[in-house]
Amino acid sequence: MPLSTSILPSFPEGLPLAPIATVSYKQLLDGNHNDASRVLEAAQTHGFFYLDLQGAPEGDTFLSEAEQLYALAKDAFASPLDEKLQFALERGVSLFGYKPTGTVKTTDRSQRPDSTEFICIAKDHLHGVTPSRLYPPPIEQHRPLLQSFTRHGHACGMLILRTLASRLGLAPDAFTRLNRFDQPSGDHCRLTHTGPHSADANNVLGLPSHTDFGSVTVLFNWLGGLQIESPSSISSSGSSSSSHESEWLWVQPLPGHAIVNLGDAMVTFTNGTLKSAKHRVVPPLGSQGAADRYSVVYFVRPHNDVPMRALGEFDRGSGLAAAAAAKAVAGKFSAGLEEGEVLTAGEWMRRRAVQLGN
Ligand SMILES: O=C(O)CCC(=O)C(=O)O
Ligand SMILES: [Fe+2]
Repeated sequence: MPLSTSILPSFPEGLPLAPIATVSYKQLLDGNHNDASRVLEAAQTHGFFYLDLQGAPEGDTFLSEAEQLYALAKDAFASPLDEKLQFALERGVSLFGYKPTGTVKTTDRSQRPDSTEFICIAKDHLHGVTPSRLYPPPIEQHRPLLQSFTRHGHACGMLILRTLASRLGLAPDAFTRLNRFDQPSGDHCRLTHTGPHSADANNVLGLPSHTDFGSVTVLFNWLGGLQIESPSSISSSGSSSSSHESEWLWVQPLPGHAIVNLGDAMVTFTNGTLKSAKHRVVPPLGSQGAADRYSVVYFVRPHNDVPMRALGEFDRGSGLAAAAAAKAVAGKFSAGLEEGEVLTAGEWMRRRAVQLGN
């Protein structure tokens, strides 16, 4: 039985939910046009959708691996802090390893620090694309599970990217060729843990609001807390208005489903035609607030030597709002760059990781 219906407190009723679409992995594999269209529509509106993984063998396996990683996360985060810190990631040097709470850049008005710890495990380290670092013992003991999960995560991302390319009238490999599994990249599996929040719920955020910076994120979570910014609270210039607070909508975890969103790289490749939505994690409400929250994520990122610029097909722009969105993303990376200078994906990811602290 899936975790969420067996041992975890249920998602509270009456919260404003994000009206995001559901797409079937099996239908995408079978080439169903309706599901493919929903992926494109989601990528242009909310930037998020549910992916129903049930009913396709690869999807079912991926799902079961995510649940096994939930158990692994529980085990790995249970170690004392000083042991976990022996495997800490080195900000600005490597994105991979253990990140303690309180190190992510604060972005909300009240500047609440993050209360989430991560273990980020590189696809390259698991698959011998580059030499590995040492990870905490529970991770090292489960390399085969992580190898399989990262293969499935990447394959899932490639299915989404092929679907988007074909719905946009591009060559089927227009995006997948920028995200190769066998090339060094920032792809990784992230395990996250946020402790029970009940006592200090007003003083911390699980994760401050952010956009992901790669191509595709495939997320599994089991408790509430994830919120996305409502498209109606974003001005036509593509950025959140500074004159009012954003409206945040809850994403309720659904058994059997992953939550998929696009990152900033896809905004850049498509000149703003596709969207990377802002999201954050707040303390879960109701009885869920007293539980430990874990999530399991696969981040697909362009491989390191990909130039971070719009594909030729999008050179001539795609409307004002799209151009503004692309410019907003470019602004996050532009410090110290010459006019027209293009970063490689490796440098792009490094800059963003330094800025955000993860
Ligand atoms: O834990 C979650 O639900 C979201 C995590 C997330 O947004 C991230 O790790 O970038
Ligand atoms: Fe995220």
